[in-house]
Amino acid sequence: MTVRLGLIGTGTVGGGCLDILRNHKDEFRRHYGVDLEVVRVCSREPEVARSFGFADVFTSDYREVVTDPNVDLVIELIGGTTVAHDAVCEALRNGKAVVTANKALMATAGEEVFSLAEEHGVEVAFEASVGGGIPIIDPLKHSLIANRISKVMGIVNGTTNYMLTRMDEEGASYEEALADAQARGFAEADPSADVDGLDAAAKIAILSSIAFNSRVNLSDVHAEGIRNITTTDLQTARDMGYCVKLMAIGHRTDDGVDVRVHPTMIPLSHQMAKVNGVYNAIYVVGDAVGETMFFGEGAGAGPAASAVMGDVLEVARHIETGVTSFVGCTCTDSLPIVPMDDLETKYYIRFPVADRPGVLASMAGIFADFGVSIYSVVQRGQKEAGTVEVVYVTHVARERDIRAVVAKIASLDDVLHSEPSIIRVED
Ligand SMILES: NC(=O)C1=CN([C@@H]2O[C@H](COP(=O)(O)OP(=O)(O)OC[C@H]3O[C@@H](n4cnc5c(N)ncnc54)[C@H](OP(=O)(O)O)[C@@H]3O)[C@@H](O)[C@H]2O)C=CC1
Ligand SMILES: N[C@@H](CC=O)C(=O)O
Repeated sequence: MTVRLGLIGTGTVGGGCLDILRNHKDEFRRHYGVDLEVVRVCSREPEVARSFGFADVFTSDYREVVTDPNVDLVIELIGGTTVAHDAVCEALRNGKAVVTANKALMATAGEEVFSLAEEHGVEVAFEASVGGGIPIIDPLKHSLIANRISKVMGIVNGTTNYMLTRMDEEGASYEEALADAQARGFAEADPSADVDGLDAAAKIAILSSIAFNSRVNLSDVHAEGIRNITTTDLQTARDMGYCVKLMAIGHRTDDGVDVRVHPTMIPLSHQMAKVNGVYNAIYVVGDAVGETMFFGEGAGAGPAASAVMGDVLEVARHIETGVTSFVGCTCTDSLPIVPMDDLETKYYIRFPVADRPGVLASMAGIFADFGVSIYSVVQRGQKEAGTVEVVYVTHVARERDIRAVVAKIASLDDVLHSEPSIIRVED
């Protein structure tokens, strides 16, 4: 039996999938007994489809794919939550299995997608939505299911990890590092999703939902990105024995689920400090298994297409054999989301200020007013004539107090930027 595929989206990941199919189709048949045939290809432009020999089955209208009676399995690789949402939902309503790499969709409409799949008796698989080529969703849904998971956290955005590594190791500018990540196919169509932490937030929402059996949506995740991080921060952190990573953290506490994304200073000796470039790493703690770590390339055509095609083969095998190991929605509990304001940790805060007498004393007074105790103050060289960068590292403090301190200091006339860089410190 042949499983007939409808591919929607032939960009970085879609192109990677066509490449894998071209290279390994015969092996899929030989090794796994799965015969895959591409019967529809959709994109806005036909060039990629044409270059892979699919000009005759090309369409620019996704509806022609999701309503085609000859399509058994739809692969959605458009991205976003508008057209992709309609394509996925219509495919499921039409009784077609779906494989997607779309974290934005799964973190905002996961519940709807799962209930449609269940209603219509078809599978939906989304391994590529988190960690690029790293298998993490399947292990959480199968191999680790016997555990009560207490923590799932890591570096889950390849673009920002690549940018921070280039800025740190080569002194590349933020703009240069971002342009390079885009050219390599790591970034989202709108890279603000990457640099503002929303891509990582969607991924940790998906991981937390599965790990804690409780629905976490994108809007539940406190997300901060790397826009305010400069080479000064990276160098200052390094001088203190730390590096800066955009960490995504999901933590089951006595109060519920603490789930957040923000730049984080971690000691250079920490395992996560060695995860550089486009690599991602995800650390999972379970009561039986203990600590586990998953590592690999988190973005790019090959790694993402590897995860997509792994799903395609697995789902196709189920379609062929009628035997399925499909685990649908597992969000059976409703744990509360712990407010970000309740976080207690150490903070690194950098303010660019006018280099005038009395400024530092005023700032120190504000920290004291809110009961935030300062561990160290560092002044970095003059950025421009008459200005200085002041870096505070605090002892453990509460997020709500830090927010109050930052707002008050930002309102001082001598403080030159209303959005200082704030980095949580993990020891
Ligand atoms: N890039 C990566 O490293 C990874 C990406 N992902 C996810 O995979 C998905 C795809 O990402 P990626 O391949 O990078 O994205 P690209 O922007 O490279 O590709 C998107 C594709 O979708 C097509 N498309 C967009 N809108 C429409 C539409 N309305 N109708 C038909 N086709 C449309 C585009 O067509 P055209 O080119 O003609 O405009 C293009 O072929 C996203 O969900 C992303 O988050 C997941 C893991 C890694
Ligand atoms: N833009 C994403 C792509 C993979 O999910 C990233 O950089 O990680």
